[in-house]
Amino acid sequence: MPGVHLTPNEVPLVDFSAFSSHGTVEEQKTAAEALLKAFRNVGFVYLTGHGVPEELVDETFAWSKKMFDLPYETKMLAPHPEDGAYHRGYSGLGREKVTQMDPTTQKGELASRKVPDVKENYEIGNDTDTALPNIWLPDDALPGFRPFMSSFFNRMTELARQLHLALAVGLGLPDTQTLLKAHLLERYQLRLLHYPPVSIKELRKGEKERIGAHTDFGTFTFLFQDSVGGLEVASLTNPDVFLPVKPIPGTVLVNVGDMLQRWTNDQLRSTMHRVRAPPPSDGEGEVTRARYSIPFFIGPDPGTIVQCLPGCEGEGGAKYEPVDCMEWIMERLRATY
Ligand SMILES: O=C(O)CCC(=O)C(=O)O
Ligand SMILES: [Fe+2]
Repeated sequence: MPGVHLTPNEVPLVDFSAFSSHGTVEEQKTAAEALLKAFRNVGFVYLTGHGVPEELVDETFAWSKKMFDLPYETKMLAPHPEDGAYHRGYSGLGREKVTQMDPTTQKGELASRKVPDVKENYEIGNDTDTALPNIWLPDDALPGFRPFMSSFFNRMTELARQLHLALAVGLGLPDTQTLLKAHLLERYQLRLLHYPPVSIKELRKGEKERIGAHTDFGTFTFLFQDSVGGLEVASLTNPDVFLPVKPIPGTVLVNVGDMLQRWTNDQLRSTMHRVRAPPPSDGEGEVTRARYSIPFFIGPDPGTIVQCLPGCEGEGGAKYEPVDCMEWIMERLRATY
């Protein structure tokens, strides 16, 4: 935008309509470059023109709230299994502790967590995924929930295909299908998150977390957040400082995950992010409002070996050994339970 100076830390807005509704080659190139610039800097971008109708997103939030409003015993009819790597179904308050591991070595945790996250979550996979079948509530517990979520899952999968293409164009990959071919099974993950009201003071002091600082494990993540706020990303210039990523209606956030960072030899950044208290507001009480958010995680097909993409070698060559994506992702998931 003329006259607007963005620092590398700011999360820019990119119009994605060239990919969501068949723009010209030139329009696609412009959008892909803007996307890549954001991913090289802050690692996050707000997409406008993404083509997912706002009413559909509002409806998804409404279903999510209806589900979390059910009695605990009902939600526990679709319990998340003990094994953290089987990431499906419902996890109650305090069940999950998001941890951060060293993305370069896969060894151990960077920060061991003292406090569980104050959140409950429900994870949904692709209904075609026979390796990790979905764990649905019985139909009569919330009639209509399952077909709605399945169709939202499919709509987001379509957006993911468009983003794989945009990434290939932006990275100048010789084969624009390269990333698509590594995601043929589309075993993605739709996550419904509810953060109940919690003491603002405790959140600000870090005595409680909504979600602890972490990077996402996969290729990239779409994130819808409600109007409450509280999402923060680590600053590029000072990783100890976290900057707010405010909600912008009608947009979807996209952030780079660990696998894409490795694929691009660190050219694109899988940035640490967390959810704390929303920015102070006039007349705020002692507790925050409840927050709802909906991430949709994109990860490669099992067995995909992630290694430096052509053109990403840079001067120093490939920095990482090839890694099997599943080993990396399962290891990180297990560490959260
Ligand atoms: O609730 C949010 O906005 C962030 C969620 C998140 O970062 C995650 O689930 O990985
Ligand atoms: Fe995340």
